[in-house]
Amino acid sequence: MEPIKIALTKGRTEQQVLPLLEASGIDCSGLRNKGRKLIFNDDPRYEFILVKGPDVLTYLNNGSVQVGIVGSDILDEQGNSQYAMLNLSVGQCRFVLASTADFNPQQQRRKIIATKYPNITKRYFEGIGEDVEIIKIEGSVELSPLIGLADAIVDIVETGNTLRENNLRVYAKLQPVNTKLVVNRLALRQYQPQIKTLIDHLQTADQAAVEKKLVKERS
Ligand SMILES: Nc1ncnc2c1ncn2[C@@H]1O[C@H](COP(=O)(O)OP(=O)(O)OP(=O)(O)O)[C@@H](O)[C@H]1O
Ligand SMILES: O=P(O)(O)OC[C@H]1O[C@H](OP(=O)(O)OP(=O)(O)O)[C@H](O)[C@@H]1O
Repeated sequence: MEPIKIALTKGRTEQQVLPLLEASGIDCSGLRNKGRKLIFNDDPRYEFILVKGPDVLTYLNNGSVQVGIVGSDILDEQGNSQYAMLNLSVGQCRFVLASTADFNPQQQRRKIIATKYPNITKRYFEGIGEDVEIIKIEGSVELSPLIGLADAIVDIVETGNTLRENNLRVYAKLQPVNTKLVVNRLALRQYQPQIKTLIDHLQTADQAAVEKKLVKERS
């Protein structure tokens, strides 16, 4: 039988999902010691490809892969949340509106907002009936209000360390983020039993990891 192709987001998502894949009984030995390789088929049931987050949906929508593992930040930004089949407990963080201590959310002048996520930012400000100028940047977003590029930022916060260390504060909390498993609709029909098995095993592994963490926190 053909292996199910899974596009896994490189970086943080890959690091956090790897233990769950292993706990699901999937051989991830290649992914553990990957070097510069991008395709892994140590487990004959699955073929993993490592891609950038936004590209997960490109491969998935095109049918090149059947399954994707990606952050909800990217699904929300690309407007593709309808494909999500499983919520994982990893990759949890939140979008916030943040700026310097002297930022005035009621300022009269049209605000300039810097972000890696222009669509999420646009939707947020449209939702509160405010017209803003959005500047798309690719990283180190926290710099922009400090250097005078923007009045405020919309970005992801996890521990809050980056905001704290750059003397920024949160002015509004937007939607939460977590890692999701997404499936190509056509593939769902063609590979239903295999995809269901994958989802069941991952869900069980994720629940066990959550419980283990809770027990550790309580002790
Ligand atoms: N603290 C965090 N900051 C950003 N993303 C996080 C955080 N915690 C979990 N995530 C999740 O991990 C993904 C980001 O992973 P990563 O930081 O490796 O990539 P990136 O910063 O988007 O890409 P790159 O650094 O390669 O430009 C996000 O899509 C999000 O779902
Ligand atoms: O609340 P924290 O735990 O500090 O995490 C949040 C930071 O992590 C992300 O940046 P990333 O490390 O992906 O770097 P980037 O600036 O290159 O996007 C995000 O954009 C914040 O800057």
